[in-house]
Amino acid sequence: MFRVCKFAVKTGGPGQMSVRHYDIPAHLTKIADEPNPSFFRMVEYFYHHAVRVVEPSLIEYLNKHTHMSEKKRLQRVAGILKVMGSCNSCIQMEFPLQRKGGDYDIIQAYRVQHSVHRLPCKGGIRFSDEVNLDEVKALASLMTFKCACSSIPFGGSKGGVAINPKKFTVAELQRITRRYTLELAKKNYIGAGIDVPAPDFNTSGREMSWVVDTYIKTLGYQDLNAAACVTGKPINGGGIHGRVEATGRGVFMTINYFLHDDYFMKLVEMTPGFKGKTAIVQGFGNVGSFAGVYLHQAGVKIIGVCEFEANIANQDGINPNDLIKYMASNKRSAKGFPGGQEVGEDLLYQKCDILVVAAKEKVIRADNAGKIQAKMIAEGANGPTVPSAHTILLKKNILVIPDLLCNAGGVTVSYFEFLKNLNHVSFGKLSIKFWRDSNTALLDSVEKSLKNANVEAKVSPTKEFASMMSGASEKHIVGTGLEFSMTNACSNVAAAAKTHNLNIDLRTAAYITSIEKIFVTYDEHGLAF
Ligand SMILES: NC(=O)C1=CN([C@@H]2O[C@H](COP(=O)(O)OP(=O)(O)OC[C@H]3O[C@@H](n4cnc5c(N)ncnc54)[C@H](O)[C@@H]3O)[C@@H](O)[C@H]2O)C=CC1
Ligand SMILES: O=C(O)CCC(=O)C(=O)O
Repeated sequence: MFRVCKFAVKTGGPGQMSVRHYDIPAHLTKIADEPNPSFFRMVEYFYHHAVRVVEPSLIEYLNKHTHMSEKKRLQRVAGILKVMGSCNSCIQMEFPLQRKGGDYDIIQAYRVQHSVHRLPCKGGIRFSDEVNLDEVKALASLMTFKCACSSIPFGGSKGGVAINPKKFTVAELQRITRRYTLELAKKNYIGAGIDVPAPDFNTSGREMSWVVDTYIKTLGYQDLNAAACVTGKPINGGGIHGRVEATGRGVFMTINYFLHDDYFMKLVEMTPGFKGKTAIVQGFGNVGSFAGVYLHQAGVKIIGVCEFEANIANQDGINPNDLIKYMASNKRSAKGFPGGQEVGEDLLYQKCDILVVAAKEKVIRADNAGKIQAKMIAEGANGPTVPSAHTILLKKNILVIPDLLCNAGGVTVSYFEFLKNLNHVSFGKLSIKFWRDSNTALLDSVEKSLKNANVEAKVSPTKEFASMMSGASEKHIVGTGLEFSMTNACSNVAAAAKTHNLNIDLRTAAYITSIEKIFVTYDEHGLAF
């Protein structure tokens, strides 16, 4: 759809020729070197950095509007890029919570809708005492670019509640979640066609159950599609098989893709394939633990896990399944895990092939990026690398699979759950009997045909065919759908990196693929009334 414009775009009136260069907005120019930039400014910076590369081809794309003057076309490109980079709306709320002991706390919470070019908006809810408006805006904008990068037809949003859940009882957490949902509903910030939350840092199916229940019992009680107001729900409450592991599984799929891509492996001087590879995982929660499980299954040795309360190392390999069980029985702490030795924070900088960062934002900065010895970094977390560190990692020739591509598995399977809720039936359910009967009839038919040709044989299905005779199960459809989507997104990003001569800069390439798609939507739909 987009051709790469190899030449600087010439502008100006007849006879005047001036060369255009896209300027990164003035308020962002220092972000490239800031040791600890604002998270939202960071995402803005990466966006504008990619716009610098892709703007000429966007201008050329609009040449199809032959009815417009060149000036109007340039204004339209600039307008779309401004809208795409800005946050549509935010709500900030404060509400009281009566604590177990009788005292009152005021809880601060947020929801940000970054882009409404497609509806509903989509993005998780985070519980953390570090939550603030800047963080939620950054996470919402990442959702916009993430959904577009994987061709998931949602706008981008995110929510956050500024609490440390470890300091609240389960009953208190339930009251906070329900009140937060009620505030979202009152302000029209939740609903199947409006904005659909999901789990994120420190939230899971449990909180999503409280969200859907509160919504259905209040504003959504007459809405047939009310269950689609949130995803990441437990199966019994309308969830889908595979959402819990989806983000970590998607992280694994992106590693799998690039580890088998000869072009990129050659650039970073790695031998293709999983054989003999080692990995270190930072953050062993939902995303990191499942990424670890799939890497382990593929034969990668997990030689380190960096966690909040303990860093665990084992050169012979940590079994991620054992660590998951251990942490579940040890108040989510890795401390005391018998399958490895507790070591210092320097574990993050030890030699390994793959570093999975799956904890939180801004963990790779200019002051520590130089120490990283991994050859490949998979950004399971949102925003783990600040711009100054991004440049250092490129110079060190480390292949970084950027967040908006790497951790898109979660929202992809959330999309499948959303569709399941709108369909009011699970995938494959209606056709199970038909496929079983029809495949049984096929086997009978082959057996009868052989008999008619005087060949006595019992035709029975192979083990593989037997497992597929009833058609695809929901689990199968989710797994293959996720793989198709992640592989497609990786191949689009890889192609953009090559087309725009970006070498190993997959982050800029990923933003470019997103910008191009969102640009077309704005161009087709219009951007202002
Ligand atoms: N849950 C999901 O589906 C998705 C999550 N993400 C992102 O992945 C990251 C992790 O999210 P989840 O796994 O859902 O959260 P989680 O709450 O399940 O796990 C986070 C883990 O990181 C650990 N951790 C926190 N700070 C740490 C630090 N400084 N060093 C080492 N470990 C630390 C925690 O102890 C916890 O075990 C976040 O950035 C989130 O936004 C991205 C896409 C989807
Ligand atoms: O599953 C979803 O809808 C969103 C997950 C999320 O918050 C994220 O990808 O950062």
